[in-house]
Amino acid sequence: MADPVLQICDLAYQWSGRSAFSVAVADLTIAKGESVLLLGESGSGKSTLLSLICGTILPDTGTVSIAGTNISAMGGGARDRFRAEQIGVIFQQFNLLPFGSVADNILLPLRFAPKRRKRAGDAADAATNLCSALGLPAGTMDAKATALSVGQQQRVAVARALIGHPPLIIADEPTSALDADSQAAFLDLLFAQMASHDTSLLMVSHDPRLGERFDRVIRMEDVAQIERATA
Ligand SMILES: Nc1ncnc2c1ncn2[C@@H]1O[C@H](COP(=O)(O)OP(=O)(O)OP(=O)(O)O)[C@@H](O)[C@H]1O
Repeated sequence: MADPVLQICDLAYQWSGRSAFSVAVADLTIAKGESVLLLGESGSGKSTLLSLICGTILPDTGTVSIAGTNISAMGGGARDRFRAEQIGVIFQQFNLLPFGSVADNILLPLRFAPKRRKRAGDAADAATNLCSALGLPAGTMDAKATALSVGQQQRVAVARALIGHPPLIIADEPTSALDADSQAAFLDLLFAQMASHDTSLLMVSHDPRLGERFDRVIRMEDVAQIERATA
């Protein structure tokens, strides 16, 4: 069998500080092409887990492997480059560059990821094609990203995550600001784009109703042990 896109083994991590929070995940695997919804209450450590998967924070013990490579053993610079190559991230607040154009924002991850840039082919064409597939009006490429509506900014964030076909998309509550119809439309667009490249998705949400759209639903309390120690 091909390497899973994500494999977590015996992970433990603790935030330090006044209200120390720790999370432990014995085993979590996501297969190539699989879509997984991660549900959990506010404060249950979902964003912490996503940061560990992206390698923006490192586990105290255990390993996180992306496409067969243990990122926990990499140095910071190598880990940043590996993340840019392998993972497309959609943040809750989109995190678009405020002064950048739509094109600048979509092309951003390719700047740090030569293999991903190669996979994208002609990068400007790829960005334009993604915009049109995601329903952004022609001519928005030169607009300032933050001048767009929230729904349009969300599409820009999706295009930025998808460009160059990273094998794993990580999305942290990308639909929390949307009504039910817009949520469904958003997922339609995302899944349609992912299907053509066997892309895997790990998406965090509070909303169990989204579960039917995913191959698998996991709950934070089933995959992770968490502890809070207030000093
Ligand atoms: N940067 C940080 N520094 C110190 N502690 C942190 C930090 N980020 C998170 N924590 C701790 O981790 C706990 C879990 O936070 P986290 O954001 O991972 O939960 P969540 O499930 O994503 O919550 P929400 O659904 O509200 O976004 C927090 O209550 C806090 O104690």
